Amino acid sequence: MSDPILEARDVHFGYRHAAPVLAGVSFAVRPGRSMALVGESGAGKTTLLRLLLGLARPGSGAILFDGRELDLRDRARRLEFRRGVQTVFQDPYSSLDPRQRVSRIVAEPLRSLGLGSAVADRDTSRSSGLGSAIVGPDVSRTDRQAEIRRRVTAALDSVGLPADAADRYPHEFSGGQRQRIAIARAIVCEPRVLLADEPVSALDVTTRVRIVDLLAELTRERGLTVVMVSHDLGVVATLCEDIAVLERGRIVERGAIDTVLGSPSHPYTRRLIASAPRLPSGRS
Ligand SMILES: Nc1ncnc2c1ncn2[C@@H]1O[C@H](COP(=O)(O)OP(=O)(O)OP(=O)(O)O)[C@@H](O)[C@H]1O
Repeated sequence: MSDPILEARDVHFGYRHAAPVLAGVSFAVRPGRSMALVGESGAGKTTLLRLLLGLARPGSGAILFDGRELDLRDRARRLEFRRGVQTVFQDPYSSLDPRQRVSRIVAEPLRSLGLGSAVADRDTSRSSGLGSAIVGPDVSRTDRQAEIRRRVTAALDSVGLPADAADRYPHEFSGGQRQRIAIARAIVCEPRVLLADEPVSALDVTTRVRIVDLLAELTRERGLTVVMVSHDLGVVATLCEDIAVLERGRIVERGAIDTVLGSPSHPYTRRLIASAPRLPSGRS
């Protein structure tokens, strides 16, 4: 079995002057296997995602990326992590800067990672939909911009948006289209892991299905690993192979999603399933 790409080891965490939020959380996410984090409101799912992203540090225990403890103070490690792990958030209305054109928004990870060093050398060892041009440090600014443009167009195409979307602003798009833009931004630098916090819960039901289908297709085609927080057991059953059930900061059950949702062993999981709007019908 391959080594975990992301791991939580006995993680404890509490916000300042508040009760503990996470108590002894452990799990491992293996490459290409997607995991859902589920639990009632306040269980600690978003907090856990923040720790996995390095936005907060565990009080004790550790988060590991590629087998090493996450340490974003080191610039090289930070770049490596940002290149490997991208995010999609719940609200496509607030997660996109309204003053920037879509081209700029989607290109942001390429720019912040420094296209030409971090991104290009990896392209030599991968063949993907985003092409394989090598852009070294001595490549001209014009060539760099052309390369960024090319990657942005390819990412927009991957999420089903036309190339001319690049020249428009977020307010010109529907909620579902905005979430596609957010997903294009997340995949433009070809990450290995996507951390998604309720990525479809702000969308209407029809749009939700389309975005779930898109995420499923992208994970399949790119071998992406997804760690997803969701209230919707139908969504997680469609997208994820594994599940961890969080109750008041503790994982009470985890395992293969079909097993956990098919025959839950913990009363809390049974309650979650019973309170779901409809039972998941299995993976499609
Ligand atoms: N910045 C903060 N400061 C203090 N307490 C916080 C902060 N953020 C979250 N909490 C508390 O931590 C606990 C877990 O919150 P968290 O947002 O991680 O839960 P969640 O499972 O994601 O909930 P939801 O599904 O409603 O988003 C809650 O009791 C919440 O009130």
